[in-house]
Amino acid sequence: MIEAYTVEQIRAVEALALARDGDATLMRRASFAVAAEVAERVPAPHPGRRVVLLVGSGNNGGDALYAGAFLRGRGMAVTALLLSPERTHAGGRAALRRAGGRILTHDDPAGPGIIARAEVIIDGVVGIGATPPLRAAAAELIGQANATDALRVAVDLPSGIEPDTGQVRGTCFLADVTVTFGGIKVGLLIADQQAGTVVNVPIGMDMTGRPAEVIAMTDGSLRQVLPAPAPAADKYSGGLVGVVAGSPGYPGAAVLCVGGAVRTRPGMVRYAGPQAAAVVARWPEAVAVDSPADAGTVQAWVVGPGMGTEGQSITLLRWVLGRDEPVLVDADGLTILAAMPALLQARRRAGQPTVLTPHDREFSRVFPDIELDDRLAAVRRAAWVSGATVLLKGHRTLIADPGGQAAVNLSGSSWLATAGSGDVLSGVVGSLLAAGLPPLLAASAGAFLHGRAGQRAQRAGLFGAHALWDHLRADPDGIG
Ligand SMILES: NC(=O)C1=CN([C@@H]2O[C@H](COP(=O)(O)OP(=O)(O)OC[C@H]3O[C@@H](n4cnc5c(N)ncnc54)[C@H](O)[C@@H]3O)[C@@H](O)[C@H]2O)[C@@H](O)CC1
Ligand SMILES: Nc1ncnc2c1ncn2[C@@H]1O[C@H](COP(=O)(O)OP(=O)(O)O)[C@@H](O)[C@H]1O
Ligand SMILES: [K+]
Repeated sequence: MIEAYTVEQIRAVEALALARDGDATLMRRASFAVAAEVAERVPAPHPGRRVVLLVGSGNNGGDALYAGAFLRGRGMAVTALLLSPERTHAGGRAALRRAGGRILTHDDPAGPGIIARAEVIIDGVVGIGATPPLRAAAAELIGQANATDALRVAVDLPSGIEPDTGQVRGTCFLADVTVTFGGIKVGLLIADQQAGTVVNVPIGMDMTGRPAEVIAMTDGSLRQVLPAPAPAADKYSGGLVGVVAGSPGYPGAAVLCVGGAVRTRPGMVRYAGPQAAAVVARWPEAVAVDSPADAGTVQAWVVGPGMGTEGQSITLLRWVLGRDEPVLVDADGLTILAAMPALLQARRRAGQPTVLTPHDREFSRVFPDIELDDRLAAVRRAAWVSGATVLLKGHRTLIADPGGQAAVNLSGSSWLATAGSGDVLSGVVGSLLAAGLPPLLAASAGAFLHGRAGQRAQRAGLFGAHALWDHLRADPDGIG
């Protein structure tokens, strides 16, 4: 599991490390790690390689200057552009000067040409002391840096992202790699397009025992959380999931959703709705009936994909939401819920677990008072006010539960932005709920599996949500 922290948490642990090891030692470790990352990525020979440092007024700039001094020691040609010459880290500046680096101010007329010819650009404008958006001079330099083909390396964080939320307001350094210190900041997981590859270097800070602000699944952690079928398993012990989806207008949603569930876990899928014939034609292993009341026992329900939003659909949703088992509500089910919030409140009062899986538009329908500009805060708030676990779909799917735990999904690709892929996801997550995973884990593991399936389908050159079925690999050997 990847764990990410807030600036406040990082600062608390940093204070302990500072008290023990001292400022200079920590900064030496941090800047050495940046230099080592650059040296590893820049093809040999190193002497003469053109490195530019963008240096802000805090310790982040100090890190960049010391890293520049190390690289100068390998013979690289290092130029620092200082944003606030009078407030630049004095030790770092002296170290770079001693090493033979060139030091200019940000408005030096030679600056744009130097940036344009750089082979490596190191962003030391701001780190965890950032209050975005970037000031004009910093934004100007970073805009120039982003327009080059140089290797772009961010120190601690790409300047321009908000460290605790990943929000990007205005210009942001577009890093190929971010070397971060002590622990991964939440914003780095969310603003992945700006952060590039994230390399975490402990530099003597120990986050052990600190509760993560946000977690993220990895292939390894997924292997650990997926319940393996026991040798004595039978079709009932793997978890039975009930699917209420599809309508005469949307038969495909039922087939896609059942497919997601069938391909995620062994056990049994019980479909209940008007598309029983279509479902069984594609998934003969599913048991299909016309009404959920006839479906028999299940351990979790999925309700909503393509079910319609009027008449009989409302009755069906109401019936499912009255059940004690965990219920995942998606798509049309969410649209109905937006008009009938009391249904959700009743489940909350009864202590019945619910998972909601909206995309942005559905989210705004169900939670019209919650702005989506800070997506992490939005999904947390939605979970808090609804009492449900909320999975907010998107490029970076975010998940929060009512207890305050949050997760971000790191798998997937924009290949998944195709009609019906959300229907498959709801089947996947429903299947994991039925297998007994708690809602936050079921949603996180399901989003991760779905994302990996999308990546595999993309590699295979297959388009269409149904292609995900063949790439869903929830068996321990198939993960990764
Ligand atoms: N405390 C320490 O000893 C260590 C600090 N480290 C580095 O120090 C960083 C934190 O240093 P600081 O607390 O000095 O903070 P930063 O250097 O991250 O940022 C603060 C400075 O940036 C300026 N700034 C803030 N918002 C800005 C904006 N929107 N546009 C332009 N300038 C802006 C502020 O005026 C301030 O001078 C970490 O991210 C890390 O890189 C590491 O060297 C490890 C050890
Ligand atoms: N740009 C993207 N990058 C990664 N994943 C994406 C992107 N756009 C959409 N997705 C994923 O694709 C799925 C789309 O779901 P949804 O919008 O509900 O589709 P539908 O309603 O057609 O089934 C979600 O899992 C979402 O996270
Ligand atoms: K930075």
